[in-house]
Formats: sequence, structure tokens, C-alpha cells
Amino acid sequence: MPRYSYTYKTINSLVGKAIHRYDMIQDGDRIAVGLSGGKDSLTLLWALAERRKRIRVHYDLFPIYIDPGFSGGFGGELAETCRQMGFLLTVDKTDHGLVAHSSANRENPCFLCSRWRRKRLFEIADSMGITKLALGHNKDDVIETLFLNICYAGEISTMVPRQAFFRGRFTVIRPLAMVDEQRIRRFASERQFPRFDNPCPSAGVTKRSEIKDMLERLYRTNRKIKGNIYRSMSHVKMEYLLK
Ligand SMILES: Nc1ncnc2c1ncn2[C@@H]1O[C@H](COP(=O)(O)OP(=O)(O)OP(=O)(O)O)[C@@H](O)[C@H]1O
Repeated sequence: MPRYSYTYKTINSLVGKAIHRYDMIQDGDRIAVGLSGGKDSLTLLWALAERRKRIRVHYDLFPIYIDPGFSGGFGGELAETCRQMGFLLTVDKTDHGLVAHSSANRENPCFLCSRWRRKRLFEIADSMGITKLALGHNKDDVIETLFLNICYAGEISTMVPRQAFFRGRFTVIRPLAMVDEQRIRRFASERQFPRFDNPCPSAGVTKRSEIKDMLERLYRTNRKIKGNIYRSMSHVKMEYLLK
């Protein structure tokens, strides 16, 4: 593969567009990158690392993996992948996944696990003097969240590309928010990123997967639908919504 493939150049251009539009990164930033072992967050780490070689803005990157505690975890292999990319991975071993799937929990396990995970990410980042957290959510995730929130929370909202927490003490950024999942999948396969099997019992059986299937069926009927849905989130006619 040439060093910069067409797929990578497109991803890089969309990442740059998102970073500028949402003012995500400033000179001197220390940025934690949440790694799940999946293609999105590995692509994110790679893209942010590549990008800083070619721009004047300087920032440091700190990959962090919150191990949910299932047997068959892959923290060691993920750390090795990071090492090959020139990074030291922080692995935080927890029992979040086990407790969330135990009879002690009456809430939705995914909801609980992701809330605890974010809390740990903030705590670890804080202990390292980091105030920015980059997550690998992509364009498909942003659209799916809109539908999830409409269907299951009764509200029109999504995950935003830049979000402040604790009165601005922490900022979450999502530099892949404009990149299609399909493009990331292609890039991950070009780069031959390792594929880690997710040992979580809820993997692939979530409400998000149902929404994803529904949207994919819809996209097949008209190629403009996905772009239109994405655009509609920044083109809201408040006067044509209900009071
Ligand atoms: N165990 C984890 N430790 C640290 N960060 C995580 C972890 N799991 C998820 N994240 C972060 O949250 C983002 C969204 O998580 P989600 O589980 O939806 O992953 P995903 O859509 O499958 O993406 P990926 O391909 O990166 O796994 C990830 O891209 C990553 O940045």
C-alpha cells in the first residue's frame, strides 16, 4: 500500500475539517485517546498521530484502554499494537463488564458499562494532567444516536463532535464524526490493524445494532438518504417542530 492511500487522504481531510469546524485541538494539548481495540479508535489514534507530523500545532497523545474484565481480554495484544505505533498504552483493569452483566445490575448493561468507562477515562486522564479525551465515534454512530434518542429517549439529540463536561474542565472530542464507518473499515483493513474479538456478551445484540440494520436497509433504497440525515442535524427548523 502507498504510505498515504486514497482512503487515508479522505479520512485525513474529513478529520481536518471536523477539527477546524469544531475547534477541537489547540497548541500544547495533551489528549487522551480512548481505545476499545476496535477499528475506529485505532484509526483515530493513527490519524491524529500522522496529522501532527504535518501541522504546526503540537499536541501529545495518550492511548488508554479500560479493560472490562471479561476472560479472553486482549489488553496485552492491544498494548503491543500501540507500541508498534510508538505509544505506551495505559491499561486499566476493571470488573465493569462482569458487574454490568451480573444479577446485581437491573439497568441496561451497555448503558452502565459506558457510564463507568467514561468516568474511569476522566479519572485516569485527570491523574495524568490531561483535560481532553478523543473518542472514535464516526458519522454512522452520530446518525444512529439521533435515531436511538428519538426512539428510546423521546428526544431529538445526538452525540456532538465537541462536548464540554464538568463546566468545561474536560472536553470530549470526536474527530471521526464526519467519516463514514465503511471508509474506516477499509482503512483498518489496508493498514492490517489486528481484529480483537470482543468478549462482551452484549456485543452485536444492542438496540444500536437494530437501528444500524434499519438504517442500512433505508440507505440501500436511495444513496442520498445518509447525507441528508447527517445534514439535517445542522439544519433544524425550530419553528417547524412541536412546542
Ligand atoms: N474499553 C474502552 N476503553 C477506552 N475507550 C473505549 C473503550 N470502549 C470504547 N471506547 C471509546 O469509545 C468509542 C466508542 O465506543 P464503542 O464501544 O461504541 O466502539 P465502536 O463504535 O465499536 O468503535 P471502535 O471501533 O473504536 O471499537 C471508541 O471508539 C473508543 O474511543
